[in-house]
Amino acid sequence: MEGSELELAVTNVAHGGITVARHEGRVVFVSDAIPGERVVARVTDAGKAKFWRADTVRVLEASPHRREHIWPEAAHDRDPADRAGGAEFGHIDPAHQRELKRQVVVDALQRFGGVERDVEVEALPGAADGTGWRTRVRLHVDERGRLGPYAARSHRVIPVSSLPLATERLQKAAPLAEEFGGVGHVDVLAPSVGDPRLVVGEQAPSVIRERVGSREFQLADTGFWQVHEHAAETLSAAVSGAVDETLFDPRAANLDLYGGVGLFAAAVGDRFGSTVRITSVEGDALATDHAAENLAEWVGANAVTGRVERWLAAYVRDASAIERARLRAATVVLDPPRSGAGKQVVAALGDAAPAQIVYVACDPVAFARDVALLRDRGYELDSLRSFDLFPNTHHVEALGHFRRRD
Ligand SMILES: C[S@@+](CC[C@H](N)C(=O)[O-])C[C@H]1O[C@@H](n2cnc3c(N)ncnc32)[C@H](O)[C@@H]1O
Repeated sequence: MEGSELELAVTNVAHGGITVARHEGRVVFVSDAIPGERVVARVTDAGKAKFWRADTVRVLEASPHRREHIWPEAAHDRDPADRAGGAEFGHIDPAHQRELKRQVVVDALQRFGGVERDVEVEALPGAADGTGWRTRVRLHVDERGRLGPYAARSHRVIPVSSLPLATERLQKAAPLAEEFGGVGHVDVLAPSVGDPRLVVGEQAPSVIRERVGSREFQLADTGFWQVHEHAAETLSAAVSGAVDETLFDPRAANLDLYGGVGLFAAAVGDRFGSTVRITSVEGDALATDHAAENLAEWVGANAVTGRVERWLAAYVRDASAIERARLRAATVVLDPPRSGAGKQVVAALGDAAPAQIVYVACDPVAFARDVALLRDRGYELDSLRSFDLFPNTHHVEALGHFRRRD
């Protein structure tokens, strides 16, 4: 069947930026379509019994939410193998993108988290068409040295002449017409402080600065930072706003897990003042060094390097009675990578039993699984927000506040 074209009625959206149709009873995951459309799609993977994959090649009945793709180099009039990846919702009007993301979050929470909860996916400041927000882009190098993103679900480099999701400063700095032999990738960065820069291949890290409100953070140009130009300020405000002050104890063993360079520890410190005690735990030692500098003004703040799953289990296991009481009174912020916190970390959190948890999640399914694990360990999801941190892509951020059932 691979390579054959099917006429399909697309019914709904699935996690991962794809839509769902059926062909002779079998589920087909279709890219570049919108629920409600009839499309002709080319089968790319018929190897699995339960579902196939297909790419839209013609739209027979278009959704009223379809618009011209914001990135011509990713549009469905190109051969699927030649479409730039990374803007898989670029053919959908922005309000409807957020509606589809809402459905994905609500559905994941219901199916994997066991909770019925509606949520609004909040837009960030910026252009109405969802372009011009990326402050970081990784471009891969093809066999001729040309730069471009990968095609969707592939490691095939698609040389491009434009990067519409990037900020204007980044677009100007991106050396799309140059050739880069001998390296695998080039990162283009446009930090909020200082000039844009390139990080070529495995180049040694240098220090850059990012401003969030009136605060500046130092970090490595090779390290993690929130990608949308308004993400750091939006999430900082959301995290600090989510903390329930009636449950907050500045002297407790407060934690910022997967803390990066201390963004959320600083947000909590900014809200609750100079006496706040908080520990940022991060796997990348260089990021921890920067976190220690960024958090220097809080005498009770510190930054440690460790894998959260191991560090937290050991911390809880070895805690004295006084430390256990401080953990029980604590507020824990966590912002894990896409795979979520998972069983081990949630088990250690359950043993620590902090008063409240603020969970920042970039994958709704991993988040929903952790919601179920946290519920088993005595935590209820009592508020939920969601943010469109990655317009024109399928990615969506969720932020949940949990309190301990006593
Ligand atoms: C989504 S980022 C969040 C960083 C920070 N909260 C921020 O907003 O800037 C996740 C961070 O977790 C770190 N990380 C990933 N897996 C980890 C693990 N198992 N233990 C500790 N840190 C980890 C990464 O290095 C990265 O800095």
